[in-house]
Amino acid sequence: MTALIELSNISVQFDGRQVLDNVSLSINKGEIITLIGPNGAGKSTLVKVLLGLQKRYSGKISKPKKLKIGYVPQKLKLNEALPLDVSRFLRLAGRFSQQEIQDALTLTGAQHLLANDMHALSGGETQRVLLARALLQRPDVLVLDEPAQGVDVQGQIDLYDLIDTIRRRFHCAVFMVSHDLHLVMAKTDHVICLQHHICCSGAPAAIAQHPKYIALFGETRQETFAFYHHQHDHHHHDLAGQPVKCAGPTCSHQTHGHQKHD
Ligand SMILES: Nc1ncnc2c1ncn2[C@@H]1O[C@H](COP(=O)(O)OP(=O)(O)OP(=O)(O)O)[C@@H](O)[C@H]1O
Repeated sequence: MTALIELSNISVQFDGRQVLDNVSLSINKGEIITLIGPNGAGKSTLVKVLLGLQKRYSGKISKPKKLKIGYVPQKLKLNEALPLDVSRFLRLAGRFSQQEIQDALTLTGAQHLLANDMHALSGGETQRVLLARALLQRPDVLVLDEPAQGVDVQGQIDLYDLIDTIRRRFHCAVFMVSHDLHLVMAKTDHVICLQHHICCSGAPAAIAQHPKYIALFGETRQETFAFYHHQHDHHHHDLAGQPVKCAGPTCSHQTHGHQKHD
């Protein structure tokens, strides 16, 4: 695999407190990496280091100068007093044509939101608009900080499906932060478990059984995985998250490698 970004021995201290301790990882082309860890583990700080927003750190970051990183933040801070529709919000991100904006929204299943008020979007709708904004930049690496926060279970499954589809379509790498492994598991190639330092990392099925993961999060309940598989036994989703009928060889492609996790 081709490494797009390599972090070597990244350490960050705040007020003498070690928030990141010698963290090393690489992000490879076409790979989905999920960073999990409890509250305060340093996940957002690591994302900020990756994005160049956290300047004070020790260690080394290697990446090509022209590497494009698309970022979907954990929270969107908007001025409530200013009216802002989705179309205008996306145009603020750069010089994009209306067609490009419509295409990006269509990709993320949010085309019907074009004229909607940004302040009135649901959690899931906001995430789709933010994903569209990130995709407008044609990123090599898509970084998502807790994309499923405030989204219901079916919405989360659909969102992770969408992220997987985007990865396949754009051949970009995805680096996302999650609080837990349950629903994200089937859509992840590699899991990194962070508690200031990397406790363990590897394939999701192996991490779910790793003693250090279990010490932090407890046993992953089998019924959670059963729920996920049950949902996907019946139908697949299009980019808008709508169930679609599926048959033939393309259908098996859309199972996204579930067999790896059984
Ligand atoms: N700029 C800052 N100055 C001082 N302390 C900070 C700063 N940013 C983060 N911290 C502290 O560093 C620790 C890690 O924060 P961080 O936001 O990276 O954790 P996290 O794993 O993303 O947590 P959560 O899951 O709650 O979002 C926390 O104790 C936080 O209070």
